[in-house]
Amino acid sequence: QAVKLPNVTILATGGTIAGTGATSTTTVGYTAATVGVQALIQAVPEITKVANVSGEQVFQIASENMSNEHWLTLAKRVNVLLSQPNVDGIVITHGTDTLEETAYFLNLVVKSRKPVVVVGSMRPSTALSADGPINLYNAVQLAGSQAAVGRGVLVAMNDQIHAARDVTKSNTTTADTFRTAELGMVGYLQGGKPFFYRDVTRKHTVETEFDVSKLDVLPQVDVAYAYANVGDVAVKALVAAGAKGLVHAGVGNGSLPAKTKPALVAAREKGVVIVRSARVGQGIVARNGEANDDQLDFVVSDTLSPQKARILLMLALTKTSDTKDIQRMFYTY
Ligand SMILES: NC(=O)C[C@H](N)C(=O)O
Repeated sequence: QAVKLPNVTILATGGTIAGTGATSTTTVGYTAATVGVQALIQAVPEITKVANVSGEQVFQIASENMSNEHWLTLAKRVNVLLSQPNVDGIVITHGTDTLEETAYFLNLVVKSRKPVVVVGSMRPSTALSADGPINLYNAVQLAGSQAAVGRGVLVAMNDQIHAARDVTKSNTTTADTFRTAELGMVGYLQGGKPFFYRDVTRKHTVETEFDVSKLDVLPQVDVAYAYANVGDVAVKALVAAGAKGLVHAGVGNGSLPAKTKPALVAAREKGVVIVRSARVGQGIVARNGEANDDQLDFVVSDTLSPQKARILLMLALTKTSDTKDIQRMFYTY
């Protein structure tokens, strides 16, 4: 008796996985986002043996150009597709530079338990040992698997499975760049099969309070980065440019340099929501640790990186501007 294959839709957005270089040894200085979704699928005929695959070209961009508007378009398409009984899972091909951000955004706004897998590559399709084909094969297997149901948005790269909330790109160019350093990846892909070992305990997808179905824009939220000798120029400029929320990528445990703090306090007094995060990359930013958040009416990012804190703050601001409620969200998602 023939086995029924899962139906997996591949949504292509560009990136290096769709990139081409001049020669087989061109691994930098290639052009991202040139190969179309049908060509991506045809390059991996093996996937048609493990899933009924269909492809849609949603965008064709390098992921450094990903925008809030792209995210809203993509999320709406994912939700429409997943509401159809004939779609079992979705793979999104994506550039790696902002892949973790798109994955976390979708993790908060996809309203389905069906698998959503984000995948990219570090070498263009024309390179020796291009990693795109095996990554795509693994991603399709994962998106079609029962084991991936209900786990939130997953990232499949380099034979590893990572949860969207905690994964980050950690190396500029190597194939093993995606890491969930201290908290740990959730599983492996081996022989085309997923093996899971852990779950993220933070809420995602169907358990979140966010709904983007009627949104065309997201509130403006920006990141101000801290370093020795930093002043208040960036914070003031971002507020003047209309930011409704600001993520401060502080040093250490989210510390606020004395020359920056007054501008953040003034921004909060004007109604801008301030989230204290850390540029460190690991660990919890302690509430009332390096700053008196209760008194300043600031929010802390918990363990979210500044770029992911920006995403949660944007979505939070679509629901409320109450900082207590926003702090609750940062401890929930
Ligand atoms: N490896 C990559 O995909 C990098 C590329 N700049 C992108 O993010 O689209």
